[in-house]
Amino acid sequence: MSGGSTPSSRRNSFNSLSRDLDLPSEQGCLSIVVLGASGDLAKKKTFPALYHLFDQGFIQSGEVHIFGYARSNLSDDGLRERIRGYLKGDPEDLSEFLQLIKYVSGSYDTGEGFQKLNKTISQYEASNKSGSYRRLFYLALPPSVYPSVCKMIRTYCMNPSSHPGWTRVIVEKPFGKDLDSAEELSAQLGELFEEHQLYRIDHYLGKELVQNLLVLRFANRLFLPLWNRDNIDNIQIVFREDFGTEGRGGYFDQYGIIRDIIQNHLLQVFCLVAMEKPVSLKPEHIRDEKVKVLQSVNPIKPEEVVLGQYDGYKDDPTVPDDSNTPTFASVVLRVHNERWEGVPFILKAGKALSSRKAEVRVQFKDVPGDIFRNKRQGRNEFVIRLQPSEAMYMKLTVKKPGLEMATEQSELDLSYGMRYQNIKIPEAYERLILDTIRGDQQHFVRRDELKAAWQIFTPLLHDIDDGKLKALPYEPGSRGPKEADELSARVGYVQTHGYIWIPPTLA
Ligand SMILES: NC(=O)C1=CN([C@@H]2O[C@H](COP(=O)(O)OP(=O)(O)OC[C@H]3O[C@@H](n4cnc5c(N)ncnc54)[C@H](OP(=O)(O)O)[C@@H]3O)[C@@H](O)[C@H]2O)C=CC1
Ligand SMILES: O=C1O[C@H](COP(=O)(O)O)[C@@H](O)[C@H](O)[C@H]1O
Repeated sequence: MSGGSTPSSRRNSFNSLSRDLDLPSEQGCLSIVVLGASGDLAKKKTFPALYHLFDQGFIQSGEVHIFGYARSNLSDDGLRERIRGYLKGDPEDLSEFLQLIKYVSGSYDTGEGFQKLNKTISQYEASNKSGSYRRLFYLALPPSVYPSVCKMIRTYCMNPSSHPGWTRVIVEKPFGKDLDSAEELSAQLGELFEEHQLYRIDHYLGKELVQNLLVLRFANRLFLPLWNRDNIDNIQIVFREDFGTEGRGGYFDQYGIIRDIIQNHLLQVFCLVAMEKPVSLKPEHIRDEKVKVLQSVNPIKPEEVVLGQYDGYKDDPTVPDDSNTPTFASVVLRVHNERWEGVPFILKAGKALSSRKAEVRVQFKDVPGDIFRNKRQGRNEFVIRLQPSEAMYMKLTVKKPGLEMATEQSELDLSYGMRYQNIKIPEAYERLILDTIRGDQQHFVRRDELKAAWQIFTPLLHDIDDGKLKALPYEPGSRGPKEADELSARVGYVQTHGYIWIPPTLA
């Protein structure tokens, strides 16, 4: 086993966290069902995350069994072979993990396959007589089949009410395409499951530095008085990818970058940056604050939006020749409340750009009564880099070392690669699956949160779909349309010129 601590010490820390949040510490049978087991998400993310949990002792042989379900005609070994190449670790551990996996084949809309699945799960449960029976269904499937699959789970595969335990369902985005379709999907799932059984996953909420945002903001006295319109000039939340839609053009074209990244991943980060302090760390308290800040966002102004589409995007045969789908967008959100009135939040995302990164950049106002002519150096910025190479750094003006009284911009740097050298940062999916097993919904999207998120973006999305807003062309490998940088400058962002520093972790 890797990871430095033993499985039982890991389990203890897991249980102590559960106690803090009043979550019951549970033992007994755990059945994890991956629906869509033959697909891309399952083999690249879901099974590797399960393997890491197994490898660290969070899920254990004798207690957990994993079931893959899909339409393809595969044997148990066939599925194991498909996923083996995506798992890295000690060969003995790997074989032990793979032996936990069983495959059941069936369709997504008829009862036969799900009856077979239920029978297989029940046989395993019957052989394990202690504790509760817990059933976790992970829908690694296209959203079009969520309603029918959920209906089948509800009809054939629930943990029988005569047994202690639970049934929980993890659903992947996209949760709808606009407010109406999201509400329709929510209503369909809401008829089948209670909100506490549904886990809407947004994998950005499982990233280390996204999880750190609450701690940073509310456990540090330093930030409390600064985090507001009196001190902060603007905040950017940026996602950049240095590759295009590559083979996913057909899917992507129906969604575009706002639905793919901004309405969910960046908006979740926005919530954690902008929300008020929750009453406690209880999931409902945190999610209440997220909903409140989302509801305080003003309607988006079309003049505060820049859309782009990279040249060559339409060469993909699955993308229509007249597509107006944005592969880049910069959108300014304005929050109408006491803390943030007048502070622009620039949410920017793009594919096929010059670099890959995701970050939050908090830019502070200029120093009043400045005697050092700081403006030439640049403003204070606090940057939280989510990826790659997790880091937080604060850009400060300092005295340039030497005899002269000259100033320059430097940094207080917390690069995780240097500070936490022997610590492996867990994958987002790993944490989120573990949270689901623990029954902690803090890092999952609640139904009213989803609704508030769609309310913000639906009018803009409809304008784009109707061709009222056009995507500007940009060169692949560039920064996106120059109009996006002009928009940032117009709403107040001041770029620091000449500050370049390559820390050892990035060299
Ligand atoms: N711990 C660490 O890893 C640290 C690393 N550094 C490194 O030092 C260097 C400078 O840091 P930093 O200033 O924070 O980061 P960058 O130079 O990457 O970006 C600074 C800001 O300028 C914007 N920008 C870049 N080019 C333009 C342009 N042509 N027009 C308008 N805006 C532009 C960026 O926007 P956009 O987001 O859209 O690109 C970003 O908001 C970086 O390489 C950084 O990685 C510095 C401190 C600590
Ligand atoms: O949800 C999605 O996220 C990925 C980017 O995830 P990351 O963890 O690598 O930042 C993106 O490529 C994809 O288009 C989108 O659907």
